[in-house]
Amino acid sequence: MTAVEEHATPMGHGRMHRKEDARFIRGRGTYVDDVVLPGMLHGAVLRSPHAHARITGIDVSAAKAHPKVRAVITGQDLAGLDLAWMPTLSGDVQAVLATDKVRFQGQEVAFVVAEDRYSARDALELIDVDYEPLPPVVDARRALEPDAPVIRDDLEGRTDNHIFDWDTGDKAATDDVFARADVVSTQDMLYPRVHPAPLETCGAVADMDKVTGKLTVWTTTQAPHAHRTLYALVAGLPEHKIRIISPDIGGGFGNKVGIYSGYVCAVVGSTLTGKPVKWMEDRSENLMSTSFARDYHMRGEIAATSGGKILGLRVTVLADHGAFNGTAQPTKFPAGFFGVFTGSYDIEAAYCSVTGVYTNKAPGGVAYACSFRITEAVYLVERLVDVLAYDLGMDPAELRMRNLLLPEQFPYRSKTGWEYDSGDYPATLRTALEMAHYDELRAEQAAKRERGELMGIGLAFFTEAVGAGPRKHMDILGLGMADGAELRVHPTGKAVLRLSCQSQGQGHETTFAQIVAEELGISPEDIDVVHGDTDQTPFGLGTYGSRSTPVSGAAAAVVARRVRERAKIVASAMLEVSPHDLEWEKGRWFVRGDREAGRTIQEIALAAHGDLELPEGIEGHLDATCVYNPPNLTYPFGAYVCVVDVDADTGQVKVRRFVAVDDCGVRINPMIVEGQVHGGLADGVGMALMQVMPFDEDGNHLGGSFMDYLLPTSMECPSWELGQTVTPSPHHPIGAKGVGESATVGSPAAVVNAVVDALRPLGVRHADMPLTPAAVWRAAQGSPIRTDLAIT
Ligand code: PCD
Ligand SMILES: [Cu+]
Repeated sequence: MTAVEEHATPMGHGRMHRKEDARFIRGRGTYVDDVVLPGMLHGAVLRSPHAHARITGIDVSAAKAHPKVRAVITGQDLAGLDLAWMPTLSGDVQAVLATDKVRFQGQEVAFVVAEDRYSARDALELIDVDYEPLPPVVDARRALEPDAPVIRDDLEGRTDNHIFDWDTGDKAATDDVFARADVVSTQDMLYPRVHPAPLETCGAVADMDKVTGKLTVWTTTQAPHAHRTLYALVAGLPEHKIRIISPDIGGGFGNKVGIYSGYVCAVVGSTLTGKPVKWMEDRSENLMSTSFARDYHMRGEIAATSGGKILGLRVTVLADHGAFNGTAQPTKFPAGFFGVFTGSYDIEAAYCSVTGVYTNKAPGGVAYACSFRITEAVYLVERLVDVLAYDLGMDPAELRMRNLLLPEQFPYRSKTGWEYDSGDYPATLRTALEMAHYDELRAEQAAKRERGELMGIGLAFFTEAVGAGPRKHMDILGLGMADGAELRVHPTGKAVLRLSCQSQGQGHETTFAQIVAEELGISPEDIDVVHGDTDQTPFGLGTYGSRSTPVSGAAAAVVARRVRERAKIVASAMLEVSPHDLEWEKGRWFVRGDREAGRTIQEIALAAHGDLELPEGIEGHLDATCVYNPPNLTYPFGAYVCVVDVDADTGQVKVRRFVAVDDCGVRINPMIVEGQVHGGLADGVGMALMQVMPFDEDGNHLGGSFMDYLLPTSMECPSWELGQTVTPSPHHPIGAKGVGESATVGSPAAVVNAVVDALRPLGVRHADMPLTPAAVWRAAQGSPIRTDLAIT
């Protein structure tokens, strides 16, 4: 491709530089912390030093006496306003500011509003809280022991730490398959507690205008409309008296789906003081208290014939949800979409049960680059397949190839009830193996093993289910998961597309303009995408679970097609022919059989706003709206191959190569898709090799900075080798599937499988993440490998 082509603007789908980058690379983005309002005050949160303690008294008098302090808010103050507790995304309640007890280290206890950020922080030190420490529950496995302290004694009648039991699949059929299997491989594994860790932390600027009675909140949210409705419910205000603005967002990764105490406190602070209040958390606050992801203790069993045909899967999970069940997921799915744990394989039966428990840790359970627990599901099955390969003495690529679903099985109904829309899995795996030169890699590995060198090759094949709704099955707190879109074409033929979703770096301003461009033949440069402001956009559930392309993207295509149909009628009036005689080519309607007689979309737009006499029943203007309720999820998939070298003396793992073949159906902007995959692969290396949110026995959080909680950099990442196959989604208007989370979902298993494969000569069959040098070194010394940081 020449430089000119690379930079040309496609009239629709294709590689195109991101429209938003013009401001980002000049440092001209506007993030929440860039919002400065006249008279704005600053809030700071006092946090609990204890993981579990009763509050016996709070004295705020010294803080209130600080000359720059305007207000100090405690849980008791909020209780007076009936705001001490707020609903969580999983139908639990969560303390906004603690009243009775603190239930995790870092929990919000008081909120100070002062004239500047420094004074607010200084005044926190002046607050005197009397705590009566209680024994904490740190390990999920201890949470259900009869003598475990009851964390949620605020809930009436609660006598233990049990949250829910959920199961899926056919237990009897699965037991039957296991009874007649030649081989059963069992493995316990932990998906450690990790954190989305976006570079921008969470925050809000709340402005309650006493005159108009309107509340405006600039806030880090991935779901502006859902937040507005929640505030409306909690505060008893009508939605139109609340405006949520989500400006530029510095990464979300699920961390910005929920509502945090600091946001609510900023709103209360503004209401009390009559001034705008900004609250912006720092890095430690973000890592300690604002969400987490995973924390699944899993036992997997896989049944197979001795010839390597997988028959069934049986799984039990203990899910650590922290002190409040704030997990973000559709209401009917307490374990998210973990039900897709049967993965990409043609099996006879499957069953899983999940038990959720409270512990004295931060709440959250966000879908960090994961469509609601799919990352855990994919990791589980891909590790199990490798364990089975180990036990059978079979090549993991061959074992996968023998069991993958075949193209003719689609649409495929899984044994746990999911309908996979489309795929050609063997072709994708074959592409990845060819790109990796798999056979040569195995030969190289054999030679290295002769010399005592540790080289590993790891595979993962994943299927995701992304793009929630349909609203019949999926809602969040009763709000159906459908998305609105509005498209207006101006008289000059330029257009504005209004969306309910909100990008956090994914490039929606570019790709959504491209979707409309493809349908209407208006240049993406001439289409402005408006999102992230509830006053300016239609209702919809927001951006997470890779749902923007599957849902809002479909809505954008549908509104554009509606506009195209209106344009057809206008064109028929202009050309004085019947609409039935018109044919569309990108950008214009013309008379069938007479290419010259036609009108461009721009000419039509002008006419639609002009004095042209329009046919009966057609109003002027060129615009349309739609609400898109997806008929099904989309099922992107991919095959990954990772090559590592392990230094037996230091335990250091070097990811030498990574081949990723992704199939997300039709790619709107291949350059953006590749960027999404790059980011997710780095995430995977991070989780596999270095990340865990550790706690000590007292519930002290040990990962409160980027010195402790490590982010992968380019130094730890190889030059990614990307490939693709394209299997369009049959039910999506443009055949696209989501891709934003694919690589984060698929890559940890590939990396771990590679490291375990490298350690195979030492008899290692499984190892839990993160595979830090210390953990790997111990394994290389012959001690059983265990996660050195997570409590196990
Ligand atoms: N086929 C296709 C697909 C897709 N695409 C593109 O790509 C992107 C993405 O998409 P999606 O898949 O649809 O997704 P969304 O929804 O948009 O987004 C979301 C995601 O996204 C991802 N990625 C990213 N990136 C960035 N930069 N940042 C961020 O933050 C982030 N995050 C992450 C996450 S995590 Mo969750 O929230 O956890 O649930 S979910 C998520 C966009 O732009 C679109 O358009 C294309 O082109 N094509
Ligand atoms: Cu958006």
